[in-house]
Amino acid sequence: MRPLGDDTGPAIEVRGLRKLYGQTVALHDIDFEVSKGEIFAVLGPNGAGKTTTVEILEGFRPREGGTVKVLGEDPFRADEEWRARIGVVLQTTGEFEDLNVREVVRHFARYYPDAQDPDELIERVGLAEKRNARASKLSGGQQRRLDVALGIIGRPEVLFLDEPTTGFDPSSRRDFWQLIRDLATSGTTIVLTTHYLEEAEQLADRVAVIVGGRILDIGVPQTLGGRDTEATVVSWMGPDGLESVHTTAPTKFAADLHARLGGEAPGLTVHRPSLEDVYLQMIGADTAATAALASAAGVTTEDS
Ligand SMILES: Nc1ncnc2c1ncn2[C@@H]1O[C@H](COP(=O)(O)OP(=O)(O)OP(=O)(O)O)[C@@H](O)[C@H]1O
Repeated sequence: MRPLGDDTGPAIEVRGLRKLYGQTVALHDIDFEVSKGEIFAVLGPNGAGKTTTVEILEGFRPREGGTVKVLGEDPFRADEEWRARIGVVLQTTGEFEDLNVREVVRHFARYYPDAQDPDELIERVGLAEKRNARASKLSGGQQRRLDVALGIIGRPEVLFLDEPTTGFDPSSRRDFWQLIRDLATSGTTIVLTTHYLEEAEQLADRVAVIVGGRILDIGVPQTLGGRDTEATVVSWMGPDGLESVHTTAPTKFAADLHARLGGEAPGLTVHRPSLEDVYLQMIGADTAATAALASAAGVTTEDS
């Protein structure tokens, strides 16, 4: 039985978290919460502070300021019992000498009081055909699957995944997403860092964007950065080439266009900003490229 303690609030609470590496401020007093059973994605460019944040939550790194609670406890001071409730999949793959997949999974299962059945778990992460292969001989994507198996073997209440699908082929990535969704449905809280915007969009209930150790925005992927209210681009082939208009009322615009042209607009597309569009805008890398593309495509605004 777990002690009750103050473990009734959110799965993760972070207030004023500050991290220094020497003189460098890696995290500037960041705040966020993750609810139980939520899938929370942390996005940001290289060096933004994602891994640092996750490693502090995992209890692997000390901090210089703020309060951090994971399942009601300070991860840096937490005991073995707390650790058994946490699953971790790091960026680097573990080294398992000459053991095969089954031996590795069985070995790790012994550390947990209520471990999953090793053979079922191997099946679940899609490694059944490789159960007798040496762990060191797996492909990159297969090794990540083994890492994920080891991360979830103890039935963690909170699972941390640092760039979990790097090296996965598209079909393995989709299988993995389903595995993560199933875990969340069964009540596991999941925190993942990723560079794949599609992954965040497909999986996350909420996304935090970190840049330079600061959180720029936190929200559901569908509305992040004002995505739902940003203008839509309607494009079609006019007599002189591609025409594009930014509009906040694309349905009305398309209906008016239909009336104006007396029929179908050739090559009509309606483009709403993707998560990637708003993310790139947010981190500032997109500004020059967007201006150049817009000018090349002759984009005007509806009001201009
Ligand atoms: N052990 C360390 N010692 C000194 N500085 C570090 C250390 N680890 C990270 N940093 C610095 O802290 C900042 C945040 O790094 P972090 O690894 O958290 O970024 P990240 O968002 O995970 O990046 P990536 O997407 O490349 O994995 C960077 O400027 C990095 O150089």
